[in-house]
Amino acid sequence: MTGPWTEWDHVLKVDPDKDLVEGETFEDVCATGTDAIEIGGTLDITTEKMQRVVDACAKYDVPLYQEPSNPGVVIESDHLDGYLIPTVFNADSSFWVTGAHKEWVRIDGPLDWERTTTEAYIVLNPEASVAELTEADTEQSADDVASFAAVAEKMFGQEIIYVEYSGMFGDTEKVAAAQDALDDSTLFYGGGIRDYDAAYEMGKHADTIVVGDLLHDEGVDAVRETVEGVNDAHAEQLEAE
Ligand SMILES: CC(C)=CCC/C(C)=C/CC/C(C)=C/CC/C(C)=C/COP(=O)(O)OP(=O)(O)O
Ligand SMILES: O=P(O)(O)OC[C@@H](O)CO
Ligand SMILES: [Mg+2]
Repeated sequence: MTGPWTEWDHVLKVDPDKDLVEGETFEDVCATGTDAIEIGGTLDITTEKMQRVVDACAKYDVPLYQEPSNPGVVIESDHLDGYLIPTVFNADSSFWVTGAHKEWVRIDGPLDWERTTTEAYIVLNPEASVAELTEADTEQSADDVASFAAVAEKMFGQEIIYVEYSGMFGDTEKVAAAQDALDDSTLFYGGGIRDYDAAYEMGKHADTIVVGDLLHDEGVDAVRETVEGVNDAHAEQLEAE
C-alpha cells in the first residue's frame, strides 16, 4: 500500500495552539505551495482548537491531515484526508509506541482504518516537548538512527519514518543515514527549518521536509521559501539521476 505522502516534498505542520502572524489567514496558509497540512502539536491541544483549524482550511484544496498527540484530541471530519498517528520508536515507555494506540482502539475502535496511517518517529532533540513527554532516548548515533529506520520499515512495515528535531536544525549525517537504510518508505524530516537554505540542505537527504514553528513565528512568505528550497533540491536530484 502506498499513500499520497510518497509524492510530498513539503508538509506544513500547523499547531492549533499557536496563532498565525498578524494579518495572515488560513487562506494564505493554504496557498504557500505546501503539499499537505498536518494539524497537531504536543502541548495544550484540544478538540475545539483542532476543529477550528480544520474548518478554516476546509474550503481550500490542500490535503488536510490530523496528527493527534493523544486519542482525546482526535476529531471526525469529512474535510480530513486522514490521520497520521505518531508512534515513537525511541520512547522510554511502550505507552508511546503502542500503548496509547491500544487505548484509542479499545475506547473508539474499530477506527477509520482506511484513513489511518502511523508515522514512525525517531525523536532526536532532547529539548523538544515531544522528547520530554515521551522521555525519548535522544542519544542516537547515525548508525542507531539508520538501524531504527530499517527496523521501522522492514520489521514493522512503516510507510513513513520521521526523523524529528522539532525546534532545532538536525544533523544531516543522521538524516542521510536514515535515508540510506530505507528502500520504499517515505522519510520525513522535521525541525528548525527556517529558510530556503535549510530546506534545500535537508531536502537533499529527506523525501519530505516538515515545517512547523516558522509559520507561527515568521509567516507564510518564509514558509513559501522553504517550499522552494526543498523543491529545488529534489529537482536537482532528478536531473542528476
Ligand atoms: C494513539 C494516538 C491517537 C495518539 C498517540 C500519539 C503519540 C504516540 C504521541 C507521542 C508523540 C507526540 C506528542 C506527537 C505529536 C506531534 C509532534 C511531535 C508535535 C511537535 O511537538 P513539539 O514541537 O515538541 O511541541 P510543541 O510545539 O507543542 O511545544
Ligand atoms: O517546528 P519545527 O522546528 O519546524 O519542527 C517541525 C516539526 O517536525 C515539529 O513536529
Ligand atoms: Mg513545536
